[in-house]
Amino acid sequence: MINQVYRLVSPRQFEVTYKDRSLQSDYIVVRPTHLSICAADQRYYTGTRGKEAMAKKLPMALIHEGIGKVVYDPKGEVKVGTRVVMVPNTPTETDEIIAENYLRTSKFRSSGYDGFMQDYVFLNRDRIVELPEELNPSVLAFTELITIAMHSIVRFEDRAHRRRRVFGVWGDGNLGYITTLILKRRYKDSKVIIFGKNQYKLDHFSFVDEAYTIDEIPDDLLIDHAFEAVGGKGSQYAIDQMIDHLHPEGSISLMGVSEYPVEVNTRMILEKGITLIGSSRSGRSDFVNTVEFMKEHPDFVEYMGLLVGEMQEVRTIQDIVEAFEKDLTSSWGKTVMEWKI
Ligand SMILES: NC(=O)C1=CN([C@@H]2O[C@H](COP(=O)(O)OP(=O)(O)OC[C@H]3O[C@@H](n4cnc5c(N)ncnc54)[C@H](OP(=O)(O)O)[C@@H]3O)[C@@H](O)[C@H]2O)C=CC1
Ligand SMILES: O=C(CO)[C@H](O)[C@H](O)COP(=O)(O)O
Ligand SMILES: [Zn+2]
Repeated sequence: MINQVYRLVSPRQFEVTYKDRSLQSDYIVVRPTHLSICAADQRYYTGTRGKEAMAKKLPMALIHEGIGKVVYDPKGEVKVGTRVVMVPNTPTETDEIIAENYLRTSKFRSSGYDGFMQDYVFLNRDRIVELPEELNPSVLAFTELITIAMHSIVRFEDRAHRRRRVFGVWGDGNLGYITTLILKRRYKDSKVIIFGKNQYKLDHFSFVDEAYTIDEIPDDLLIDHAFEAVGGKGSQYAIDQMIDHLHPEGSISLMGVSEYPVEVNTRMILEKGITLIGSSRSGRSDFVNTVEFMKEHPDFVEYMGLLVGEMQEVRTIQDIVEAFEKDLTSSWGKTVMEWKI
């Protein structure tokens, strides 16, 4: 069959390519229904990802957050029409210590390999996770972003000390919202504090114990562990504040991506004995955990509904451009594309 793949060829420019795909293979075929735009896709779309990476990775289909319906399973094990979330990381080996998303041989969609902006996505059997029918598809579209927070929290649980009385999350955007809500649900007796730049964004965090704009943090406020969900140059300022407000031997979980290296006050990290935990992307087990978590906490999915910012029906390449442009000017939440192309 001929599959149409919608690739970014240069900043703000998409082109369709036609790929001949055989159904005589082991791949499960998924028709995407709802796709969501990540900050990483925007760095490629706008060309801010850096000249070298742009030259190396384009042309490439963007998008690594998405759900769809199974249209073909060569083994007939998954029913046609089953709603699934697609796992963008594709490992080519296994390792008993290193997780699939940290193996240098793994391929990650929309970062050097074609993402989900295609008519049909061909996936290995273990790269789909079945979703409950009753949950809001616009929220499910960004399940992958929820797995990022979930993965980071799982790593934190393995690596940080066990006193978990007060958590601080920096970043009043999508990832900050998701991380604070998961922490609130997982640690019912702990205090969760959000630190952000904008009061109007902080107003969305109705479920937290405390919220501060970053220029109004009380000097004597102390936390046990911090999560960074800022990225860019802002993460430098956030990490500085985390170091100031952490109790000794606390941890900092880093999630925000910065295009350029940021300065870190290593002297105070040493003096306070702080553990830095970096975390990037996610793997199948994070998707399974996240789907289970959403089934167990229907109110979590309801709160996630507040993160659905723009919705864009996509039938043409121009609609894709509109979705990305809308996303750039949107001040809150995720942009979801209803994939009808
Ligand atoms: N590790 C991983 O695998 C992944 C990482 N990411 C990365 O996480 C980061 C956040 O993503 P996302 O939530 O979608 O982006 P958002 O832009 O929605 O969130 C970032 C938020 O942080 C706010 N901010 C800026 N500076 C500070 C500061 N010093 N302290 C507190 N808040 C601050 C921003 O405000 P304002 O807009 O006003 O500047 C914005 O509201 C990005 O870098 C993204 O690439 C995303 C997915 C996966
Ligand atoms: O968003 C992400 C995962 O959800 C990662 O930040 C993204 O994969 C980073 O990739 P790149 O190196 O291409 O910017
Ligand atoms: Zn992403």
